[in-house]
Amino acid sequence: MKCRLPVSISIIVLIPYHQSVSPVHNQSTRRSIMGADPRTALISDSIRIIPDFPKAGIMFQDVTTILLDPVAFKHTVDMLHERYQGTKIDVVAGFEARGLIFGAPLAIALGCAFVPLRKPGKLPGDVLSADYVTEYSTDRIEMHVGAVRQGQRVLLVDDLIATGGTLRAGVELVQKAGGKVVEAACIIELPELKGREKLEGLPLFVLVEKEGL
Ligand SMILES: O=P(O)(O)OC[C@H]1O[C@H](OP(=O)(O)OP(=O)(O)O)[C@H](O)[C@@H]1O
Ligand SMILES: Nc1ncnc2[nH]cnc12
Repeated sequence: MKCRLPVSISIIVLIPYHQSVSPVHNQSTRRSIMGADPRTALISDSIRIIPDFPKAGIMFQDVTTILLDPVAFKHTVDMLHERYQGTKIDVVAGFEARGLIFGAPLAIALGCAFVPLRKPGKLPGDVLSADYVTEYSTDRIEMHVGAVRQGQRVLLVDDLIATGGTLRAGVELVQKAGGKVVEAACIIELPELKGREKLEGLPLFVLVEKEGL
């Protein structure tokens, strides 16, 4: 059964720049939008921010601290599952490295295939590839030939959208394979970097927005 997705909703959870830097977790300096799902507060608070990693000027959003809290990790996967259950998704495709962590349990919950999109030279079979530029690197992403088949409906999953270069390259890969990207889902959006614009109208679902610069 095909169901239409609701209009993409971003739940805005902002952390003031100077208060978001914490050696462990961000404490409750964020402002939640009225009516937002309370789980997003825990998820947002459990993201650690490391300034000047991997380069000076980058406020690195570290999702490994979500994984240290099983409740926050579960909320993250549950909220994505709730968004897509009832939608026809054949494949969840997750980006190396951090999109693999959230994409794989989501695919299990949805009962669909999981396809890893990997950095160059990591996949052993024949690959399709696409080049892209991120906030701090130039890279290539690869997918096994045959992993996505003609006409399949694909959900792209990553931890974060910054410039949108990575997700755009994922769309290119899926299209090369003859699949259709239904939506992209990320835990975090850095809206200042305007990554959404690079997606050219592809729906994007995010759980939290952060100030990234
Ligand atoms: O929207 P963009 O500007 O393309 O940036 C987003 C991408 O950057 C990060 O990955 P990174 O390239 O650091 O790879 P890693 O997860 O392997 O560290 C992040 O996990 C996204 O995949
Ligand atoms: N600020 C950031 N934090 C974590 N991952 C990123 N990928 C691109 N920009 C990033």
